[in-house]
Amino acid sequence: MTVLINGKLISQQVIDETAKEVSTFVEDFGLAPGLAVVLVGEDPASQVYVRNKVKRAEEVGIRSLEYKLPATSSQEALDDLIQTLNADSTVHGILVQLPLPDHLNEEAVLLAIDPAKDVDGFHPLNVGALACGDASLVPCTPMGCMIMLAHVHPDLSGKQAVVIGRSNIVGKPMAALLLQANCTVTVVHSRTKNIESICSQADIVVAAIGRPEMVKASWIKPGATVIDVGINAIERDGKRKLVGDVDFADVEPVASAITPVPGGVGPMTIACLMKNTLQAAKNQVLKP
Ligand SMILES: NC(=O)C1=CN([C@@H]2O[C@H](COP(=O)(O)OP(=O)(O)OC[C@H]3O[C@@H](n4cnc5c(N)ncnc54)[C@H](OP(=O)(O)O)[C@@H]3O)[C@@H](O)[C@H]2O)C=CC1
Ligand SMILES: Nc1nc(=O)c2c([nH]1)NC[C@@H]1CN(c3ccc(C(=O)N[C@@H](CCC(=O)O)C(=O)O)cc3)C=[N+]21
Ligand SMILES: [Mg+2]
Repeated sequence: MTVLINGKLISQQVIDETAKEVSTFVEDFGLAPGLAVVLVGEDPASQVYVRNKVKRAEEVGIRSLEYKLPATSSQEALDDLIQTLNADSTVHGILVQLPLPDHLNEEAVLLAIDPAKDVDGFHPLNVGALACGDASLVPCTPMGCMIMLAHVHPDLSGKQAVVIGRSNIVGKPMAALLLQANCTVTVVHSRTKNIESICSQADIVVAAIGRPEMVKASWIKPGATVIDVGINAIERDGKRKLVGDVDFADVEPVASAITPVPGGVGPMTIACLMKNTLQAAKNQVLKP
């Protein structure tokens, strides 16, 4: 029997825990943690995520502010907004929804965010801290994957883990966290040769590719754990559908545990964003 790692359920546990801690924070400090979400342009997928974030924030007692800038916004307008948010002591977390429109410089924007408010963990200072193993703000998606993994592997030590994808948002920080948990980590990507045979030796496969249903049963060692980060909108039988980077129907019988899409990593990402916002607020109130 394959275990379905239920992201909806586990994320609700994280949300409930965070909500409790938020109310303690409010009692102790007399203000709610504040999260600012910045969305540039009208990308429909981004709008869905932003809506979910705002909804969840309300649920845990985090004050959320939504900033929508037109797709044609200048770098200066975005920088100005970030400086204003950096200076606002009631804003503890800042998230700029990625990707940005092409004319904007993503790197410059991430550098402009106060590292103490960087709830995505994308600022170079926080990336460095993660690499050193002492990060306070860990990227939300990899953190969510680790929480899910802990449910099926209380001890990850010595496991062979393969991460498919090497983006700054998912693949690289995921590999860093698995390494910190004493896994033997291999990262594969678009230039990797024999990707299937490398994956098929892994105890744990994390797929963060952005290719609908690319990972097949033949890639997976019988009994392995599969974490599917992919979120791909496809059309099947004339209907719009959300699928992962893993061919779920094919892989599920082979794996010992697997995350579904939707209802897997996605909700965990949002729950971890709430956790990070609380963490950032604590850090700022305790050592401003
Ligand atoms: N559930 C959630 O909360 C989140 C989900 N996502 C989803 O996760 C997926 C990955 O996102 P992200 O990391 O941002 O994507 P990127 O496009 O930034 O990175 C994709 C990675 O996959 C690699 N890759 C692409 N094609 C292949 C291939 N054919 N074979 C092997 N490797 C390949 C790329 O290699 P190379 O570096 O060589 O180009 C790259 O490293 C997407 O579906 C995205 O929507 C993302 C963030 C959060
Ligand atoms: N600065 C930044 N930080 C991010 O964390 C970030 C980002 N930019 N850009 C885009 C990606 C993607 N991402 C998701 C978050 C939640 C779901 C999610 O809630 N998914 C639900 C359902 C989604 C739906 O119904 O469409 C699920 O999988 O069950 C998915 C994807 C965060 N990202
Ligand atoms: Mg750009």
